[in-house]
Amino acid sequence: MANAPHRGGDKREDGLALDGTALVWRHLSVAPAGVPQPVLTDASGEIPRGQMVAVVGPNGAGKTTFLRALVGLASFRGELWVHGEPWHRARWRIQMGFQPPAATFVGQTVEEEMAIAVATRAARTGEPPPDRPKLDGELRRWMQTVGLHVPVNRPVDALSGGEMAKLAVAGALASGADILLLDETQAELDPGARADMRAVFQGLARSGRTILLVTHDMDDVLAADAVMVIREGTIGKPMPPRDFFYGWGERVPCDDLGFQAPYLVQVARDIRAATGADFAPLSEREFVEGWRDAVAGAIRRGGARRNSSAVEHLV
Ligand SMILES: Nc1ncnc2c1ncn2[C@@H]1O[C@H](COP(=O)(O)OP(=O)(O)OP(=O)(O)O)[C@@H](O)[C@H]1O
Repeated sequence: MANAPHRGGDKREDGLALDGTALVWRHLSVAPAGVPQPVLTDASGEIPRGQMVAVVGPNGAGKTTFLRALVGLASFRGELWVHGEPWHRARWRIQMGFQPPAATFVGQTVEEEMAIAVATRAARTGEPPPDRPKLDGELRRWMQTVGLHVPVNRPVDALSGGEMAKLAVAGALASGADILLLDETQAELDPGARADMRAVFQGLARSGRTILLVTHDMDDVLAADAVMVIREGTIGKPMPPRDFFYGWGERVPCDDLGFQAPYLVQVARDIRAATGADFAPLSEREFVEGWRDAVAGAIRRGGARRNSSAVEHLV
């Protein structure tokens, strides 16, 4: 990595602004461990703090390799900054979740697992290890943050898949990480547990953490603040999910990649085509409000008469 002198908050001579960013990379080339040929070449981009970013792309595009580079498990060339600091100084702020989470647990029980995470943080920061009441309080706080409601003495291998996923995130937070990388860690969960985890990630993003979620699940993309497409050796600029699902002109990134849009988006596209309205909802609430406006607008413009069968069908 290039060794440019820098302190967080500065703006460099080349105009690179690091304020408010969780990750910045410039001219990054990444190769999996032991592989001479890079999978990603000369990539530049950034991710602001406090966002949940869905990372999507075809199989073998380099999503995992990119995430592994961020935690030092794949070699890279180029510049990488973490919260405005050179990567080698601030890499501890990044933690990657693996699948299955159970494979990475060290403790026997929930309590042990969390205590180890807290001890790891204390060792790194030099803070004194918390006494028993403090540890209990912290443990409860992290479990509350991720919505993990189980007795603390439960063995980790007795947890459900959803509970394990939550414990892995709670442990990462307790260890001091505030940039979480999740590589299809939700793939094995049932729809309810996935929805739960999505809500956890959204909550963490709102509280200033940054989440990179590699996923093939379009409902994750719908819930994200931004979508980053990795394909053909390149990392795309993060885009709003609205652009990903509704596109610009003829091109719709979701369709280009061969993903099936969520049902809500499919129906909204039909309404858009039938009414000509600028109708691009990402949630049920936006759908209901936008649908009302779209149909009312179409009726006002007489579009409903021209497209009467389509609108009647939608109504
Ligand atoms: N250890 C390795 N040795 C050789 N090639 C590797 C290694 N790890 C990854 N690759 C190759 O690098 C490319 C990118 O792999 P990567 O796992 O990053 O893709 P991905 O986008 O995460 O794919 P998927 O969606 O299938 O998980 C693939 O062609 C893969 O075969």
